[in-house]
Amino acid sequence: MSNITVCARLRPSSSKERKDNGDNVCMRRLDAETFIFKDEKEEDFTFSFDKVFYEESKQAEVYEFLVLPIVRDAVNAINGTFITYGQTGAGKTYSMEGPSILKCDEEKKGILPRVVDGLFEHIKSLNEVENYSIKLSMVEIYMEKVRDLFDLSKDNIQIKESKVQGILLSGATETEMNMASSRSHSVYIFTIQQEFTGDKRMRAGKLVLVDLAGSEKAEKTGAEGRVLEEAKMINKSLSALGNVINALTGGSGRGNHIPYRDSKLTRILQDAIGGNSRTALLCCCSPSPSNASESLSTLRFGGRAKHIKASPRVNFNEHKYAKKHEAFCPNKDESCERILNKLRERLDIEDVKLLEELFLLEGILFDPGTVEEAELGYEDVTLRTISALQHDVEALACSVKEVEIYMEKVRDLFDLSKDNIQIKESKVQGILLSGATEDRAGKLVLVDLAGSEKAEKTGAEGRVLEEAKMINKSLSALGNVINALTGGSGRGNHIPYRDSSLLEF
Ligand SMILES: Nc1ncnc2c1ncn2[C@@H]1O[C@H](COP(=O)(O)OP(=O)(O)OP(=O)(O)O)[C@@H](O)[C@H]1O
Repeated sequence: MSNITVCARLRPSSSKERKDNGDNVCMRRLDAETFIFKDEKEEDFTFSFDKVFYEESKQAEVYEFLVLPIVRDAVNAINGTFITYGQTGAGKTYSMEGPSILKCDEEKKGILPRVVDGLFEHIKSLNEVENYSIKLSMVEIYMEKVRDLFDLSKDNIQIKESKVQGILLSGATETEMNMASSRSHSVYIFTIQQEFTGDKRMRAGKLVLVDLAGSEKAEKTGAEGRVLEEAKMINKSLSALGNVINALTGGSGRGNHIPYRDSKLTRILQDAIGGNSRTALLCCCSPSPSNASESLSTLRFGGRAKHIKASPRVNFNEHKYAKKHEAFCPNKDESCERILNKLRERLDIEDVKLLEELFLLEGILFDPGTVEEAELGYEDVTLRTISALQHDVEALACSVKEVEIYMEKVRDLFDLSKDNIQIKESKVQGILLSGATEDRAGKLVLVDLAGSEKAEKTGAEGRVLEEAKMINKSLSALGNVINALTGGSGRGNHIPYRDSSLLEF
């Protein structure tokens, strides 16, 4: 069992705050973890966190203490979440993005760009990883709607849950690498997948960064109309987050029920807070006495969150990320069912039931209990099939097809029985050698040409003369193509690739 890491960050006073209050602030530093907070009624409260980042603290310190361990975990396939919480203007976005996400100096850059660097750095340091992918989705939750920040036309993304992938944002744009409104929650989801050398096992981790909307009370904003509606909606989802935290810390009195479904925010965070996740919370506060009541409620929120118990585990599920070929094998359920059937013949019914239960628990067998589950199961299989296809296409694009072109026939050197391979052209994959054996390597075609001596000079006869003529024919076709490519053919734009099998390939 491991606790959530909770820190407080007290930003420097703004020029307005300094003008209004001089040097007067509502916190008194005790040490690196503890400070005394003075509320509006001059009452003192002592707050202790895993660490307190005072006004002089650097962005790198926040990243290294709170986020770097989560980055390392995510690379090791343990889900992680980092959340910034606090009232408007408290420093959430400054911590998450830096003064500007687009352009900012190295020292001031925020958590988000540091996470991108950190993920690549860590993954590259793992020798045993052969292939990996890092994908990023960015969404905002505004008025209880999830909007894709990479594609603003997707303004009502559905949240789904899958046994294989956990919480999913259906259709959200993912990119291998916009500005959100401060009245919305911004959510950045990194998905890290790795394939190991040797046994080709796959594992995946998810890292979620959440820059929450301002936590100030709706009635205090003095807002009206739409702005008031926005503030109410933000408060509703933040109080849903509070309730989830309360329930996770055992304070809900509702047994084991954690009310993740009460808001879009908590639903997205379902597999990222508590449970199978490491969580870090940064409570951002203004040091100004004029914001004391909001700062107090932020610090209390952090104090409650400190008690969340999480039990992170590695997403190294033999079902989800087992050996590459198994992971994408849609027949796995069938195989398990066949084994169970055989066991039914030999074991008594209770033992088979226990095994069935074990298979379900381990996610080896899929239980289509409800229509929703069945749909998600179907979606899982579809997604796995799509990934398998993408994987195959990538492998195909990275293949060296070692072939011999003999007497204008293309022969597979890995499988000599394939002695007349057809050359095809696909819009997606370009030129293909239909059915040729593939061996994965680089994206490089090496051609070792046959000898270029003139047929008649070889003094050959019969079949050997035929061979020499054919070689000369394909070599002179190669010469013509080179000639045409360099503009010397006099036949306009036509490049005579089809004049020989060598060139078609
Ligand atoms: N640690 C810091 N050091 C220097 N400036 C800071 C720091 N934290 C915040 N600021 C500045 O304070 C101002 C408000 O910060 P920021 O925009 O991050 O607030 P926020 O909590 O994200 O507000 P909102 O909820 O409206 O998005 C910005 O001008 C920011 O540059």
